[in-house]
Amino acid sequence: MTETTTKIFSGPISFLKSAPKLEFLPEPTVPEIAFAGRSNVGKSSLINALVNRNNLARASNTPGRTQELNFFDVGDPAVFRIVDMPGYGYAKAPIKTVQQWRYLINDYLRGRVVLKRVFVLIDSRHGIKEVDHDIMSMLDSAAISYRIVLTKTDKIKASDLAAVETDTMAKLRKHVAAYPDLSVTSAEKRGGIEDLRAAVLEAVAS
Ligand SMILES: Nc1nc2c(ncn2[C@@H]2O[C@H](COP(=O)(O)OP(=O)(O)OP(=O)(O)O)[C@@H](O)[C@H]2O)c(=O)[nH]1
Ligand SMILES: [Mg+2]
Repeated sequence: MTETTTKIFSGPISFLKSAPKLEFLPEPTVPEIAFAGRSNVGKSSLINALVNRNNLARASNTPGRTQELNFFDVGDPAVFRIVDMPGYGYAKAPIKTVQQWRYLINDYLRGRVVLKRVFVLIDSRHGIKEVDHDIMSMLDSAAISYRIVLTKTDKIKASDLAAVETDTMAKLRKHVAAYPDLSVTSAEKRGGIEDLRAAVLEAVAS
C-alpha cells in the first residue's frame, strides 16, 4: 500500500447524508464509488473495514438494514465519496418494495455522472446468483464499470474458495463492463482490505 493510500483512509471520513429519493442526492462535485450487492452480503461491513471504522456504515444481521443511498465523504474537503447502497434481492423490506429499490438504484446508477465504479459484492459461499447476474447485465447495458468483490471468505474452506474464484472469473469474463479481476475479502478478518483500498483509489482516479 502506498503512503497516499494510508493517508487518505486514515484521515477524516464522515457520513454526509442519506438519500431516500433521487432528489435528495448530494451535488455531484467529487468522484463516487458505490457498493452494491444482495442484502446481507456484507456491504456496510466492508465499507467499515475499508475505512477502518467500526460503525460508520451501519451493519446488521437483519437483511434490508440499509434502505437508502448513504454517502460518506473521504477526506476533508472530500476527495471522493463512498456510497453504501440498499441491498437487492430481499422482498420483506418494511418501507420499500423491491420494485421501488430497483427504480432508485437503476436511476442513480444510470444518471450519476460522477459515479466511477460500482463494487458488486458476492457472498463467497454462494457465488454469482441469478439476481446478481441481472444487476451485472443492467450495469453492462448502462456502460457502468464495475468490479466483483467476494465477501465473507473467512466462512469457507480455502479449496472451496479457489473453486468459487475460478467460477466467478469465468462468469465475469462474459460481462463487458466487468473489470477483469476479482477482489477477495473478509471484513471480519480484515482480509484483502489493502488490495481493495488500492482498487478503490484506482477507480477514483480512472
Ligand atoms: N463472518 C463474516 N461475517 C460478515 C462479514 N461481513 C459481514 N458479515 C456479517 O453479515 C451480516 C450482514 O452484514 P452487512 O454489512 O450489514 O450487510 P449489507 O450487505 O450491508 O446488508 P443490507 O444493508 O441489508 O443490504 C452481519 O451480521 C455481518 O456481521 C465477513 O467478512 N465475515
Ligand atoms: Mg447495509
